[in-house]
Amino acid sequence: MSEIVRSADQRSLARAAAERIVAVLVEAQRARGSASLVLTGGGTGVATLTAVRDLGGDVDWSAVDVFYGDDRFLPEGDPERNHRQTREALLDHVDVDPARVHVMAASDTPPGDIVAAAAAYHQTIAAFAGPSGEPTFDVHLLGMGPDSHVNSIFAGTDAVRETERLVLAVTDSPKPPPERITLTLPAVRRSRHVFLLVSGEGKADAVAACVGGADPIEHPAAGAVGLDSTVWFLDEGSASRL
Ligand SMILES: O=C(O)[C@H](O)[C@@H](O)[C@H](O)[C@H](O)COP(=O)(O)O
Repeated sequence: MSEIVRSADQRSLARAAAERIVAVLVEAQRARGSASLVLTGGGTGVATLTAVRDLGGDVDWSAVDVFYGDDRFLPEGDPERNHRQTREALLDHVDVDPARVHVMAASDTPPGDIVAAAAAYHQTIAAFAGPSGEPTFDVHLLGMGPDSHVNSIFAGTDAVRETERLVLAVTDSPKPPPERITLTLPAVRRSRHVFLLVSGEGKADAVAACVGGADPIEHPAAGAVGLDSTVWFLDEGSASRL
């Protein structure tokens, strides 16, 4: 069952989500000594990370494993890279252990080939998850497009139909750039908590469809479900069709 948290605007949405993210990370570290966080791209995700930076004083950032839900297969440092945007919003401002920030390969870093880069990231997750596999992540953040895409999982594609593999190379993204590496829905569903961060009137129809139980093949965000919780952080615009 999804939980919906409505805020007035993107700024207050980001703060509400940041408070919950910090609470999950602090609780995970109290219970298990470490925490794991999957980052997302997009303006709402970045605004949320900026709020986490301001609120996250109780998190031991050196004991957080950071992963990416997707990244664009572009040269390292490209402003369109989620890694670049999330460093500027959060990672460069807290004492994360660089060895525990698990970056998806850029197009100009080893291995240089997108399929090999996706396979390498799968190995990274498999090594982190251990033999049992679930749960793997404490909290997975997800921005969502007006087409209900999350990560780089788009409606009607091979990526949204994937039921086994955790990481895929996407070479046909309908949203530029065409080449991306993405976690799949089976990977998302290995998270204790899935937090969808969705703002703006343009997302309202997609939100209503996904919250209303749409088929994930046509609305991928509908398949983004956490093991313990799934929370939609919305503003008045994105919640306006509920
Ligand atoms: O890879 C991408 O194309 C973007 O990351 C995209 O998936 C973004 O996360 C959503 O469109 C939400 O973006 P906003 O939060 O800016 O609406």
